Amino acid sequence: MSTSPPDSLTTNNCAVCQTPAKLYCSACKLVKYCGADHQRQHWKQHKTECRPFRIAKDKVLGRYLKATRPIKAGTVIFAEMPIIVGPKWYLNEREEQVPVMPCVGCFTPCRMGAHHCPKCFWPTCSPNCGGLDNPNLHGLECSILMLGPGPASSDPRSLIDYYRSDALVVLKCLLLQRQNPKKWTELMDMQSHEVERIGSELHNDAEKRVVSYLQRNFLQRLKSVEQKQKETYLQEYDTAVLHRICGIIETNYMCISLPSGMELSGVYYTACMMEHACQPNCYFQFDQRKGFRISVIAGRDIERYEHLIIMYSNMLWGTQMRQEHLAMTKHFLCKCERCRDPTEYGSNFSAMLCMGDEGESCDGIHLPKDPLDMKSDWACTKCPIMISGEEVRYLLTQMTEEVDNLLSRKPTVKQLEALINKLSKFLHPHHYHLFNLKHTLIQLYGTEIGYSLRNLSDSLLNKKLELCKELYDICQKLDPYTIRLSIYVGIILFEMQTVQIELGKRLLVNGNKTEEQVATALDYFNSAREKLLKAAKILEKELDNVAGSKLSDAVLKSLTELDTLINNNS
Ligand SMILES: C[S@@+](CC[C@H](N)C(=O)[O-])C[C@H]1O[C@@H](n2cnc3c(N)ncnc32)[C@H](O)[C@@H]1O
Repeated sequence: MSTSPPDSLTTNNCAVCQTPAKLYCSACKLVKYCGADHQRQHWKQHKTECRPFRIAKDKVLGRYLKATRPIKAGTVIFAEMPIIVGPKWYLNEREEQVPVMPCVGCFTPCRMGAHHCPKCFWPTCSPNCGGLDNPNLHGLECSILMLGPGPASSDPRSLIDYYRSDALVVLKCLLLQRQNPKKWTELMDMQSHEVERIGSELHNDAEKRVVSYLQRNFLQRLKSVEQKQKETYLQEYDTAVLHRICGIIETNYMCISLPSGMELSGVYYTACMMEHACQPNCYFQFDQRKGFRISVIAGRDIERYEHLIIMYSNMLWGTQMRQEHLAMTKHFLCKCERCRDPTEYGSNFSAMLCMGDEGESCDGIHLPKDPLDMKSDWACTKCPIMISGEEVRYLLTQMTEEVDNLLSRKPTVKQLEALINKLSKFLHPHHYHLFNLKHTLIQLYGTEIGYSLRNLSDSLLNKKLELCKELYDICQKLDPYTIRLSIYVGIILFEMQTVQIELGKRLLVNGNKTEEQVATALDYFNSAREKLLKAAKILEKELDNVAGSKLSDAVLKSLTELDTLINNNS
């Protein structure tokens, strides 16, 4: 127990006898006691609530979580149930075009028009889906959806236009005021940035996509029913509250990837208080079987007083892209160590090559003079040449389009090599565009027809190995504890070991192999084994999603095959 005053305590009274108390639980600093006796007496109850962090507040960050004691890597810091879980908040272009959505009862992917809820006719996996009457699932919104006019026709476009699964998550939030007032109060207490959003692109998009859609199809009809029956079903459902909910979701939602490939959006009261930095110290997992309970886990050892940090953006974007994304969706300027460092922890992830003066190259690289200023000039590290922020932005926009275009349509080895060669004239070899392209290329060397491992020349095999090492080093710089890049690093390690096994096998094909050749082959195999063990460990935290569990299966299968190979040659 401690007597120094913590920053925030919920009450000043002893948790047992309610008399004024000065001592508090030194672990969580959230509960006070009049003395040691009452603390001991309270421990049986308090130990389940005693968390190694507290909620703190700051002018810039707003609320955030701060460790109250050291936390070991791998510790589950806390777990909590969601305020709401619903369909994905942002559908991508492809998802906008296909008549498939998560079943309103259980979130299994289902085709619109195949099966429907017998009451509201919204798409389900089957008319008997167990989630239809569950008040935490479809039971929440079914009676409101019943008021809707239904799709204009049964053609796919009309179905897609009417069954807006992304708007459903807002309706679910709205209905909490009736179904679960405690959760509604928690939701309304969350950061919404509603004022900053007014007039923004996201606000206009939410108006079209969600607010006017819900008003037009369901909420105006609800008003008529309420007026007719002289009864209030919902207290608040005007445009302002709908926009506020959109802001709360936008600012706080977490992406939940299901093994089926479906993505959902979840909002959690405490977990969503965690602040952002571009090198986080925590990660989280969701348990679908337990109602999408979230567990927040320490990704590395965390010291007392350190903030608990997650990452809201993409670790494999350059600083400008991350900054733009955070400013637009979360309304803040990230000033973390990575964002302030023009080299991004020495990775040169955004660096451009200096083109020199009149074609005369100086071997220098261009980095932003002030990475926190989007308009900053980019200076060369070796010569006095500068490029304006506008020029860099123009070049990168063109390149982003080209890279995204290629990667979205299953590129071939030849296409990837060609684009890498082209962009390498302008970008540092570790630039995020080249990282992305090379990461795809290492997976095709060894699998594409004509590029099977056995057919790769020694030089291509070694090129693949060098690329893997280069990408691994970049990941180590950006994410030294592999908190966010587990799948990327898992793939790199997996691809590396395929090369090492192949190199080892090539030494063994010769009928008259020497002892030295066998020993070298075994060195390759053992090194490959280390990579697989490392990958298996890293992927343990990704088993709740499709990509992670598939990759983990492949790693474990290779490990078994490799052990046989090693045994046969030892
Ligand atoms: C998911 S909420 C976090 C909880 C929020 N601070 C609150 O008080 O409810 C995200 C918001 O927190 C603030 N925030 C989070 N990380 C930040 C950071 N590194 N710098 C500045 N603001 C940050 C921003 O306002 C952001 O939109």
